[in-house]
Amino acid sequence: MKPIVIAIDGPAASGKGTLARRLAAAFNLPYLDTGLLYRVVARRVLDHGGNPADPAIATAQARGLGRLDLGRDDLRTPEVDLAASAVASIAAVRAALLDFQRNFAASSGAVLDGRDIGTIVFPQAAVKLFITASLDVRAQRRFAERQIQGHTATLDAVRADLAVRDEADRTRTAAPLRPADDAHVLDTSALDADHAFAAAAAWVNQALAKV
Ligand SMILES: Nc1ncnc2c1ncn2[C@@H]1O[C@H](COP(=O)(O)OP(=O)(O)OP(=O)(O)O)[C@@H](O)[C@H]1O
Ligand SMILES: Nc1ccn([C@@H]2O[C@H](COP(=O)(O)O)[C@@H](O)[C@H]2O)c(=O)n1
Repeated sequence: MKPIVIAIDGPAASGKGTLARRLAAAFNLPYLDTGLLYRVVARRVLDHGGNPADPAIATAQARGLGRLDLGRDDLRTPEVDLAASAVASIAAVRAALLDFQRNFAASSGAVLDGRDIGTIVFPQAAVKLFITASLDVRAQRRFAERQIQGHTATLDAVRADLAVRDEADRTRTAAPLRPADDAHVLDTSALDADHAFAAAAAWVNQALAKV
C-alpha cells in the first residue's frame, strides 16, 4: 500500500484516539496521538513550577521535548488537561511541535489525531476525518473511563473540564479546532466504536482507490 496520511480531528473525548488506533492497525500505519505532545509540554512546565500560559516558558519546554517524554504515565490528569489547553493556545508552542508531527509521517505515512491535523499539520492528507459527539455523550464516556481507572472526579466535573477545553480550543487564534473544508464529519453520539470504524474505513478505502 502507498503510504498515506490519515488526519483525524475533533473535540475532547469524541473517540478520535479509539478510531485512530483501529485505522492504524487495519491499514498498517504508525499512529501518533498529538494531544500527548501538548500534554508533555504542559507537564514539563508544571514540573518546573511555571505558568502554562506563559509563552516564553511553554515555548522553551516545547523546543526541548523528546520522544521518551511521550511515555510518561502522568499526562492524563485534570490539571494537565487544562494546562495542555493553555500551552496549545500559544502560536510559538504550536510552531515548535510542527516538525515533530510532520517527520513522524515522513517515511511510512501515519494516522495522527488532534485538533489541527487536517487544517494545519497535514492540509494535503489523503483522508481527513472530523469526529464529534454531543458534550453529554463525551462526558459520560470519559467519566466511565476515569471510573475504571479509579479516578474520583464527578460526571459534572468531567463535563465542565471538556466544555472549558472545547471552548478554548475552538476560539483560540492559533490553529482553532474546526473541521477542514474537505473533512468527512462523523457524529458518534449514537454510533458505537465498531460502526464509527466501519464508516471511517470506507472513506479510507475510497481515498486509497484514488492514489
Ligand atoms: N463510538 C464510540 N462509542 C462509545 N464509546 C466510545 C466510542 N469511541 C470512543 N469511545 C470511548 O470514549 C472514551 C473517549 O475516547 P477516546 O479516548 O478515543 O477519545 P479522544 O477523542 O481520543 O479523547 P482525547 O481528546 O481526550 O484524547 C474512551 O473510553 C473510549 O473507549
Ligand atoms: N493537535 C492538537 C492536539 C491537542 N491539542 C491540545 O491539547 C489538549 C489535550 O489534547 P487531547 O487530545 O489529549 O485531549 C487539547 O485540549 C488541545 O488544547 C491541540 O491544540 N492540538
